[in-house]
Amino acid sequence: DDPTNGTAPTPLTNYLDTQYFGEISIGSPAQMFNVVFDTGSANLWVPSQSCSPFSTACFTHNRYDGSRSRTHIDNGTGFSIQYASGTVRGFLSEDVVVIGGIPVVQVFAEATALSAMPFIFAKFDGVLGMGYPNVAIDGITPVFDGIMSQHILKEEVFSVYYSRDPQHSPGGELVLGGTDPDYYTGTFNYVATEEMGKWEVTMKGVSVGDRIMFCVEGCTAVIDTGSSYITGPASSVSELMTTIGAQLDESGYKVNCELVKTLPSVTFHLGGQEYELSHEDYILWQTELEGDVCTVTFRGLDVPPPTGPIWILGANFIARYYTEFDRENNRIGFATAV
Ligand SMILES: COCCCC[C@@](O)(c1ccccc1-c1ccccc1)[C@@H]1CCCN(C(=O)[C@H]2C[C@@H](N)[C@@H](O)C2)C1
Repeated sequence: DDPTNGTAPTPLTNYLDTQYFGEISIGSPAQMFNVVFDTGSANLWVPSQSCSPFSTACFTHNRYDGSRSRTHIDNGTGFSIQYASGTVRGFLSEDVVVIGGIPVVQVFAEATALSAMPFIFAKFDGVLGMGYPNVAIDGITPVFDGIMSQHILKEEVFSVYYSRDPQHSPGGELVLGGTDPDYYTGTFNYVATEEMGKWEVTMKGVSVGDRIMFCVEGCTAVIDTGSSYITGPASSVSELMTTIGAQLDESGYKVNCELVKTLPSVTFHLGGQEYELSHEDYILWQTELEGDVCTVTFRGLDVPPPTGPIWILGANFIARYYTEFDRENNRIGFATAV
């Protein structure tokens, strides 16, 4: 019988509130990798032993060596995935992946070329997509679908807790098969996923203070565990930043740390609920040598139609609202994180 009653927790590391990742193993004997569990994509890739020595980003991370795994199965099909920023190229392999103690025979990509930007800044090795199968490149069955087909989970859901300060331990937790009451209070409010096969919902508006300023006619919100920030259409975010008196510099929007406590809340209307983020939730306060730097964790990002225009609610939103991704009922649940 299953000691974890059909749920499988994986502790996550929180790097500076901007990168959250957890450990999986691939192969026999186990080769360990840190991966981002990303609801915005649906493929698994890790750096390959055969990556080119010129790919710095590959060389500075853990690499999978198929020749050292007795359960490795050759595939060799070419693979390439394009992110909003950064490209990963390689080839497919198959092996036993263990996530939260659950083994699953999985087709994944061995990355032989990783764009230096942004992967040289990655504290993790690879990405494990938690998206729906129809988002998966090459029609590869995603890891979570492989686990669901084993019928060992109490519920066909997974939940994500992201801590809000890097010193907190654990930095977060992914639970396969259920939720972890240690990390939320109150009840869940659910929103149906808008388009079958994507972790996105209809949003009914974005308010600053008590004024609905954006998405007034309704828009799409992607709930994305693989995004550090909240992104919105560039024009909307620019107007929002002007309203709160933030300036854009080369590394994002900044505000004067003295003014942070006077900043208005930003509220996202999802389902029948209003999800408020206060300045504590959306300002990243970093104490540097030359003084404190206060970064607004919003970014402008114009996603072209038909996908866009969209808002992407990332780690800073999830850190405030514990999130359950429900594949059984095609819905997303939010509860107040502790
Ligand atoms: C919460 O932890 C998030 C992990 C960090 C994500 C990220 O901040 C990052 C930082 C440093 C190095 C690499 C990557 C990174 C890059 C690509 C994939 C995964 C991680 C990404 C930076 C670029 C924009 N962005 C996405 O498009 C992301 C959006 C998401 N859906 C992915 O598909 C790509 C987030």
